[in-house]
Amino acid sequence: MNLTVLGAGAWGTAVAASTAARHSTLLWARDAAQCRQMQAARENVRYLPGVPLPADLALTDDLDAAFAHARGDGLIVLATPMAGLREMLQRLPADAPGVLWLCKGFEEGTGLLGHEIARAVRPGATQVGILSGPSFALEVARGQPVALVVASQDDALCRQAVDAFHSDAMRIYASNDPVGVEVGGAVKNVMAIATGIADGLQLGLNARAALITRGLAEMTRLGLALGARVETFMGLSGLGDLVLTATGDLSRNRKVGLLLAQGLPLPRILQELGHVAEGVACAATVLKRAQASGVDMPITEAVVRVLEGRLQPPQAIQELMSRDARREGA
Ligand SMILES: NC(=O)C1=CN([C@@H]2O[C@H](COP(=O)(O)OP(=O)(O)OC[C@H]3O[C@@H](n4cnc5c(N)ncnc54)[C@H](O)[C@@H]3O)[C@@H](O)[C@H]2O)C=CC1
Ligand SMILES: O=C(CO)COP(=O)(O)O
Repeated sequence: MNLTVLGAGAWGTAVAASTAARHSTLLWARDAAQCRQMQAARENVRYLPGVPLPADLALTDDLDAAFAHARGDGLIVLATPMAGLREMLQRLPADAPGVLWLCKGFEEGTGLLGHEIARAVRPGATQVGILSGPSFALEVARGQPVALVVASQDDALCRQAVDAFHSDAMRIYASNDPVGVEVGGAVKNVMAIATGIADGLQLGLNARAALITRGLAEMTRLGLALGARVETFMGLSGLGDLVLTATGDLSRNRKVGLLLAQGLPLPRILQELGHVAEGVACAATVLKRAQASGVDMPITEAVVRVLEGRLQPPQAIQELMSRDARREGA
């Protein structure tokens, strides 16, 4: 199968590297200079340093050539941050084959999830879906084991994703609950910021477990309000990705929380990070969508106020701890 991966950040590069030995894979970088650098060094020095690119991975900065590579029965993988998803969907040719996106979040401004953007931009297109789950780019690029979930209403697309990605190092599970998979992927980033803050303040392992568990409850409440199925939140894109991102020090969102706890200003944190942190981009949007659906998300609300500089990290924890007692599950 011919695979085209659009977006040469850490994750797009890792995913493209993981399929290159089995499928003809072309990775598109929007920045011509970065593309030349990767071709010369056979390494993505800017976004995934220290990992040699497989010899059979092809690189281009020509978008038409990237589309042509997947024409027919290929697969296009959109690997930009959420902020770039709409534009990439708009640029797809009318005869695009199956399309999967990898970004995790709600779109700023519209508050839409990926599948909702796809429905708006390409009405009637059925061969669309998301590939998500607990997966740090560096580990995937090194060929370490990982399990992911592909979610789409289109069973044929799910089968094609399994054909494309399932391998000795990567297990692919299929789901027909894109709402649940996308809500999990978006909200876990906000919870990773919260857990980073708690760990940065050295509040202990009990506090960390409490945040993860109550974060899962928030994520599930929002997902159910938006039409997801409860069991999806017990799966790879829910609990799985929440645990990974909230506890794994490779997470950029967790790192944001750790540095906020140290008192660093957000602009400086983002500058030092050098990568996208989707939880920062979408926390306020998650909260707005929750409020519009009548869903209570106190941890998300605390994260939003800290990110906006309206609350200091220690006060955020204090406020969460001083909430009234309630029944678990409520
Ligand atoms: N890095 C990881 O371990 C994983 C990342 N993801 C998700 O994949 C998405 C991409 O993440 P990374 O590759 O890690 O980010 P990154 O920060 O490493 O790279 C972002 C890439 O997107 C490009 N880009 C930035 N803004 C853009 C825009 N508006 N339009 C088009 N291109 C744009 C940049 O030039 C860069 O090539 C995010 O939504 C992230 O949550 C999902 C799973 C794992
Ligand atoms: O989505 C991810 C792991 O599944 C990556 O998380 P970060 O964006 O926080 O690094």
